[in-house]
Amino acid sequence: MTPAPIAVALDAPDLETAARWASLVTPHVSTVKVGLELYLRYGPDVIASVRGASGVQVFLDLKLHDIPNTVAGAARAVTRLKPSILTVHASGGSAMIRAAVDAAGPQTQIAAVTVLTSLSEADLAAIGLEGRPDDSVRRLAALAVGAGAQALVCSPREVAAVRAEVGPGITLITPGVRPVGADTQDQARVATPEDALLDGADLLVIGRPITGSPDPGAAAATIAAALRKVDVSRSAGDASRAR
Ligand SMILES: O=c1ccn([C@@H]2O[C@H](COP(=O)(O)O)[C@@H](O)[C@H]2O)c(=O)[nH]1
Repeated sequence: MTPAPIAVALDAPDLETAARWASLVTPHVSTVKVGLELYLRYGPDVIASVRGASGVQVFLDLKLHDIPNTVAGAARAVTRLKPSILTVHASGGSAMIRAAVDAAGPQTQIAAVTVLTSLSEADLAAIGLEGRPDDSVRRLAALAVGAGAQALVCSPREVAAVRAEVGPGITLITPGVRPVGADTQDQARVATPEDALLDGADLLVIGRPITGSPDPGAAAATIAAALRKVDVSRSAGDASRAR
């Protein structure tokens, strides 16, 4: 069975737990995601540990954000680990995103994080970004794609608008995914896995709803099975879908 387009966020306190989660979920999902917690604690070795023998794709979510020369150096340093995806913050600007794209090897897609899914409209206003989150997300998405980003991170609430803005061919990645009834925790802009897929997401980032389960393998299998039932011909990219 083809693994579901899910990146499981391995936000674990230790390497053993992360490797165990990875081995439990990899039969069901395409990707595992290593973030700051694990990478800062264990460094590059963590990639081989979670990749294991399965050959699952590894998404390195470091959200680089610095001057272009520094981001280029960091991207060069980590792309030797061959992550399939590496994140930078879109708000770092065009030159920074371009520097990351140029420095990354051909096997690594640079994904630009538009607006963190933990931020609400009120949070955005407090940092000077007035208006609906969609407006900031679409503006940053267009800027990042113009600078060469091959992938974008946004919430599932904006994914249809982002697809309309950037067209096909750009990988859209959505954290902030919660099955019906699941606790939203610190996520502000959320939607269900089914809606994220229907609205045009290519890869769903899901962490605690899977890793917080007593059986992460079963939780991943349940979400993967639900996604297989989604009729993607009704997706946002399909003009025949009533919206
Ligand atoms: O805007 C963003 C960008 C990245 N993330 C990361 O995704 C996961 C989400 O984990 P959950 O447990 O499903 O909330 C986490 O690793 C974040 O660092 C994000 O949430 N939002």
